Amino acid sequence: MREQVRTVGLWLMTGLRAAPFHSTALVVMLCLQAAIAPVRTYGVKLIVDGVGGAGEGPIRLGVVVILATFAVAFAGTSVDGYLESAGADRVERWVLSDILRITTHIPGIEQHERPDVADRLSQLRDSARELGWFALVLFQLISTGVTIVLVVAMLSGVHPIFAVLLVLAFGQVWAASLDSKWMQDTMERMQPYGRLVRSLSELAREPRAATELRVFGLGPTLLSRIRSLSGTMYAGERRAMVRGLAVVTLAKTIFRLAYLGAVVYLIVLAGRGSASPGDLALVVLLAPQVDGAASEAGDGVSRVGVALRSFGRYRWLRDYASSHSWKGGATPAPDRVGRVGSASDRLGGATPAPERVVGVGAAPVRLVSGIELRDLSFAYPGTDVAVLDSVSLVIPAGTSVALVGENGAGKSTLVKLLSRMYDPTSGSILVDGVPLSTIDPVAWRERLSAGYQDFVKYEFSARLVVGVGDLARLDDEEALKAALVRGEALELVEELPRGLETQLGTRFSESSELSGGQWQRLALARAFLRDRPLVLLLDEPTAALDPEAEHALYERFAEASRVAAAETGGITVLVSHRFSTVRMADLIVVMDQGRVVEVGSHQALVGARGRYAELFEVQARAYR
Ligand SMILES: Nc1ncnc2c1ncn2[C@@H]1O[C@H](COP(=O)(O)OP(=O)(O)OP(=O)(O)O)[C@@H](O)[C@H]1O
Repeated sequence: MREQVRTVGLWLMTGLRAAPFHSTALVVMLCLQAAIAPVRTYGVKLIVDGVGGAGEGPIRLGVVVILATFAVAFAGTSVDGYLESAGADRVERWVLSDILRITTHIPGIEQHERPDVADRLSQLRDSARELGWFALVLFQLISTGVTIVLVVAMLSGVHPIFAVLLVLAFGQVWAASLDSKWMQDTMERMQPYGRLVRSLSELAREPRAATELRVFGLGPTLLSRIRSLSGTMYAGERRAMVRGLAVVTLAKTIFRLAYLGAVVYLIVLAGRGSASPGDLALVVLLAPQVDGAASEAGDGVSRVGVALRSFGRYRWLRDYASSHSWKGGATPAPDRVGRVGSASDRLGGATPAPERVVGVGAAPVRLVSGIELRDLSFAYPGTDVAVLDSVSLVIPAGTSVALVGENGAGKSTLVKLLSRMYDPTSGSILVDGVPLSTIDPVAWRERLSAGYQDFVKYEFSARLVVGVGDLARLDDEEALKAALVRGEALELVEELPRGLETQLGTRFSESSELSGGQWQRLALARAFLRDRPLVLLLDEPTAALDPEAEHALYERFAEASRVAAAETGGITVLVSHRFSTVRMADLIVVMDQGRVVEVGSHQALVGARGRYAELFEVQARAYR
């Protein structure tokens, strides 16, 4: 119950914060309109009683009452539609941008990698429009409630037996809420099918998949899979719909029969002279209103049920974000200072500084002793497989480290932990002896830079594609040029029609598309833009480059990293399957099934004739 109250609280607060004027005006209009039908009927009763001998007073009052209801109805029809849709638009936009704000401010990436979390997030995004109708749904229900209470109070004045109808009206409402619950449960159960259908449909539209789909002749298979999954989804939904319809129809039938019985009883009373002609007119005119209001209340309750679920998810996301905010930990050490990245509005608006995680330590400005992994184990959330198992390793300040090992050995996972996308399940990462878990993740990431194999192809101008590596240096021509040179991308940018200002990608008519390797060079330049990062993470960042470019890149990079290492004690962590590159690293770490099996320099490891020597020999043989 407490949970429901919190959800309703969030619902009301969101509506009032996102659209205060529209919400309030709509409430007033809906409450006034709720009273129209019963009040107008009462006006008719006054006129009928007046004509029946009660005098002119009731007739005059009846006319005034009826005219007033017409005035309210006219005002309502003129502004209601606008208030509803403008208010809903505002709430929808508010909620969608809040969802984005919350998800991008969660420091870790668990929410992007767990399917159950992804499901909830997509349900929430899909229902943002429903959340937008909050004022309408809630207050329509209130107004229908007002109508029912007024109508039943008037009927009870005629005869107390009509009060029974109130109970039966609740029966209708209960049936509608059951119907809604069954439908919502079914839709939640069908969510994984929906996710699959969406992902397959996107695949069918995705330009990058077009060639492969044709080569393997996958189009018809994809289509039939989408059809069969959609069929399963719709069959489930249809079953829930039929069940709901049956129970709602039953409740409606009971209500209508009871109402009919009550009207017949009143006619009998009128025949005996125990009821006035006005009473009879009142009951006959109110009959459709009671029925309509009870059905409307049923619809309202089911829509409120849907909205409450949606707001429940919204509240869940807010709770999830605060439980994953990594707040708490050590107080900042006085000699450790963090740097706040400056904002830029080149992404289409002022960019706010990242939200600080309060109560945690700032990142160091230089490394003195280095990074130590102490008995570190890790399983991805929602799984119990140890992807990293009791890893202990010391990376001295100023060194370059290469992680090698077979597919699935845990190299990329270790890179994710170093950039604190996740915290270890047990054990710790110490930065100059300070646990990484006590350092503000935002400040820590400002001291990192990274290049990945599956880099993002930002469809921006070339300047921005590189500049997002450090927005503060977006207009620093020298820094951009140096990064382009280190990423082996200067020539490529100079050949673009508008140089750094060229729009890249395929989405715009003026844009230039690049090859995979060219995109990767820009991604590397992006990684090199940040000034003297403490940790540079390179996870197979040259997989799409030709060997000549790769070799030139690493030679230049090794030189630059030696200078940076001397200045800040910076560490470079490189993941690669190419041993010609790996051998340049000061320290090579061989991983196997989540464990570190060998550590040493290239010479030492080749001399030790262990796993590394074996892997190196296999690759070297292939080139002989
Ligand atoms: N998001 C995830 N959720 C659950 N398990 C994951 C996730 N990402 C990776 N894994 C699992 O963790 C293990 C290690 O994966 P990881 O990507 O770290 O290996 P890797 O050594 O980088 O491999 P490769 O050389 O192929 O890139 C694999 O068994 C993989 O299935």
